[in-house]
Amino acid sequence: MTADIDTLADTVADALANDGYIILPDGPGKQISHALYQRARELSDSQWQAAGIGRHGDHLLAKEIRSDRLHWLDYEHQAEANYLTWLEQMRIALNRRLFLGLFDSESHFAVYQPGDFYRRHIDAFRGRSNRTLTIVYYLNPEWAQADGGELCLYDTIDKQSVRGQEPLIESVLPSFGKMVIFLSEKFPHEVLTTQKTRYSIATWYRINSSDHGFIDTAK
Ligand SMILES: O=C(O)CCC(=O)C(=O)O
Ligand SMILES: [Fe+2]
Repeated sequence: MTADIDTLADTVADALANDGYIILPDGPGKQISHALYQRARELSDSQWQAAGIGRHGDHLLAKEIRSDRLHWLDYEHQAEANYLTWLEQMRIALNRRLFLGLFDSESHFAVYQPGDFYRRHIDAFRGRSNRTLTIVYYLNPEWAQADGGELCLYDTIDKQSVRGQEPLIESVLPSFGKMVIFLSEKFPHEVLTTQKTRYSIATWYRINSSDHGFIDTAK
C-alpha cells in the first residue's frame, strides 16, 4: 500500500505544482470505494445532516447555495477508518514533496438527491481559512452524462477574467472511484443539479492556524 501511495503522491505533487489540480481515475482503489459506497447507502436519514456554509453553518442562507446533506467521517467505522488512514498517508507523502505544511484533515460524505446542487463557490478565501487542499472522491456506479451532477472547475489563473465569470476548465462526472484534488484557494467550482442520487466524500487538508493558546481542531 505504501508503494502505491508514494507513486500516486509523485503524480499528484507534480500536477499540483504545475497546474494546481489533478483528476485521478481511481483514488485509494476499488475495495475502499466499494466499502464506502455501501457505508453511504446504509446511513440512515437521521445520520445525514443539512449542509451549512462556513464553519459554523448558516443553514437558512445555505439552502440557496447548496442542498446536499452531510455525514462526517470518523475512525469508529471500519470503512471510514480505512479511508481516513489512506488520507493520512497521502497527507504525509504530499508534505514531504511539496512542503505545504498540511497539518490535519476533515472529511464528510455528501449525498445530493435529484434536484440538489451546490452553487459556484471557493472552499477557502485567501488569508481567511486554513483549508489548503480539497479532495473530492466519487462513489457512484454507472453515472451517465444525462445524470448531471457534474463538478465544474473554473480557472482563476487568467487574471483578465471577471470575477464569477472565469473560464470553465473541467467538467467532471462523479463516476465511481474518481478523485479530484485541487488547491482550495485557486479554483471556484460548482456542482450542477443532479438527476440521480449522488454520493461523494469531500476532504480538506488544513494548515495549523492555532495561536494565542487557541487550539484549532478540525470541523
Ligand atoms: O461534490 C463535489 O463535486 C464538490 C463538493 C464541494 O464543492 C464542496 O463540498 O465544497
Ligand atoms: Fe467546494
